[in-house]
Amino acid sequence: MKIVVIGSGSWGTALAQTLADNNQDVLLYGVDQNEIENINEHHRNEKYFKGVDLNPDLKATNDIHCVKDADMIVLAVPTIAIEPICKQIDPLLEKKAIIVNVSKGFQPGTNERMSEVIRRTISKDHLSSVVSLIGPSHAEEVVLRQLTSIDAISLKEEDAKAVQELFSNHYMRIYTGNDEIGSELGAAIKNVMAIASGILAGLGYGDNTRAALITRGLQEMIRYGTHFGGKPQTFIGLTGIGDLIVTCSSVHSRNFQAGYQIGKENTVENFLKNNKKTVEGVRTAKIVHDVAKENGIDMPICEEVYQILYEGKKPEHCANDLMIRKLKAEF
Ligand SMILES: NC(=O)C1=CN([C@@H]2O[C@H](COP(=O)(O)OP(=O)(O)OC[C@H]3O[C@@H](n4cnc5c(N)ncnc54)[C@H](OP(=O)(O)O)[C@@H]3O)[C@@H](O)[C@H]2O)C=CC1
Ligand SMILES: O=C(CO)COP(=O)(O)O
Repeated sequence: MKIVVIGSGSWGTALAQTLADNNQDVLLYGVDQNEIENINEHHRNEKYFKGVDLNPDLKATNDIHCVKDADMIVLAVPTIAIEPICKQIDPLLEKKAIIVNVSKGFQPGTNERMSEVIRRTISKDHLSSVVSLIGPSHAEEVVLRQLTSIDAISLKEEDAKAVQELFSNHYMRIYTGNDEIGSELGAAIKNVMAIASGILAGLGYGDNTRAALITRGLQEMIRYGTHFGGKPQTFIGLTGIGDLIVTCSSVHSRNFQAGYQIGKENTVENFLKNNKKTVEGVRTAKIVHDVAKENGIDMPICEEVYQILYEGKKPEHCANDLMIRKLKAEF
């Protein structure tokens, strides 16, 4: 199988290295010439992984035509770049490929999930199926070959199995599944919860607060996800509680880091002015807020994150407002 990974950022590099570790025929495509040279000549991606030696078999290119005869294309770019990338590669493809989505979020404007964007933009003649490879996985740990388990989710079982076989090894264990809606919604919404978790940590709250946030955040993910057809069971799996735990409690998480800064400064102002990192939860918070309102889904934590990010509400007031809501039964 010829595999191309598009996006030489943190996740694309880590995933491409996993495939290189598995002796697969993999090529990493990126737009930054310095990054490509860094990988090809020094086996490093210093911008994302300072001092980490990559597998020397990993090769990179900035020629997008490399996708033309690929059997599998992994899209490792932020959600905002998925539609333009698909439109760029579709005319270049000469045969059907499995398109692997690893992004977590929604399409701005249409609110589509990433699998839906890919199916809309890649013509039927070029698409075997979409597989979402998602779950609890910080690139910083995968690149160091720390033990990691994630899901290959697809409506086409044989393609999910193909992805499972290609990526699995002694440090990466892939499970398969077919609940595309529940998995993609869980993996997207957990980024909003990670921002909330960071905010609470920045405000000075500790372990009790984080446990409450994760537990009640999961309830919101289940409420939202099942409303749109996701299976309840999916949310106690790797793309639900698994991804929620890893991002809400890790210093690697850019969503958590963003929240931490906002909580520490008790304002969103500096973060919005200066942030250059991929923090998917910011756009997701607005989409989830708007869609939940339209559909009458109760999402109190997401609502407060939206208020902080988009309405300038003070983080300390949000934490307080969540606590003094009308008391009720847990379930
Ligand atoms: N990092 C992680 O641990 C994980 C990330 N994810 C998800 O993966 C997705 C990608 O994130 P991640 O790799 O972390 O982000 P990064 O910011 O680390 O890297 C994104 C990469 O995409 C490139 N890129 C952006 N737009 C384009 C484009 N139009 N064409 C080609 N390349 C482009 C960027 O290039 P440049 O910088 O030159 O603009 C950069 O190299 C996100 O949705 C994230 O939620 C999922 C699981 C784990
Ligand atoms: O999705 C991730 C880990 O599973 C990465 O999280 P961040 O985007 O917050 O860094």
